[in-house]
Amino acid sequence: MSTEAETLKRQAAARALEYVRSGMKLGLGTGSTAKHFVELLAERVGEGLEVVGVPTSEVTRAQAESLNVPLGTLDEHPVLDLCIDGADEIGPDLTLIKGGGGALLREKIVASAAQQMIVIADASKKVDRLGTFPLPIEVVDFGVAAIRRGIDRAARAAGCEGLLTLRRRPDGHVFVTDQGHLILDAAYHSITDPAALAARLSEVPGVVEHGLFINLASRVILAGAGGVSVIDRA
Ligand SMILES: O=C(CO)[C@H](O)[C@H](O)COP(=O)(O)O
Repeated sequence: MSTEAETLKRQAAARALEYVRSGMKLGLGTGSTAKHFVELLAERVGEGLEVVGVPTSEVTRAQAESLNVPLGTLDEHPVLDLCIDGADEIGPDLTLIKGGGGALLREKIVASAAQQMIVIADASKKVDRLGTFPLPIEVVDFGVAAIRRGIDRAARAAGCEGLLTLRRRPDGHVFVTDQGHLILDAAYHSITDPAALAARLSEVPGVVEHGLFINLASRVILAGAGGVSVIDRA
């Protein structure tokens, strides 16, 4: 990723900090943009801001711990004030594709527990239609061939078709999520009805969660060449 893109992500993260108040319980997202947010949040904590973070992945937990951001669990804080996270694609109505970093399950649980979810991203993430980014689908490690067939059937019923690729780590080993599951990345290219696809996928036995986030993000902060813009869900 270019330095320019990193600068944009940091700008979006910095703007999100303006919505953080002392005393808040915060969901902390996962990914390179969320990483900038946690760094900036840690600076503010060092200056006296009092927050409790609930991380959406072990990677974010390790980062936040190393920067002395106070952390808690969702069991201790089942209602969060705000969740700040990145996204892989941001479509109309602020419907998202998430899970490029493999944390979609915890990200969705944490976002659902928050009174507000703010998405931070560089402007390239905004799309007119979701699906260019392969949709991550988290599945259990049992009967994956059968689960694939179930996903294919469900997707076809929602007007989508595409190759499912088992996610691997850069070293070639199968990618295993923090919850011990696998991820199938679905190359649907064009998702015309995200709500229909989400509903169908949720019915497939063995599918734990999918990366379509619908009605969760209430605000998106986008940083682009022309500056930072804030988009609220209608
Ligand atoms: O969903 C995610 C992780 O599971 C990330 O939010 C998403 O992949 C965006 O990451 P980045 O900020 O690195 O582009």
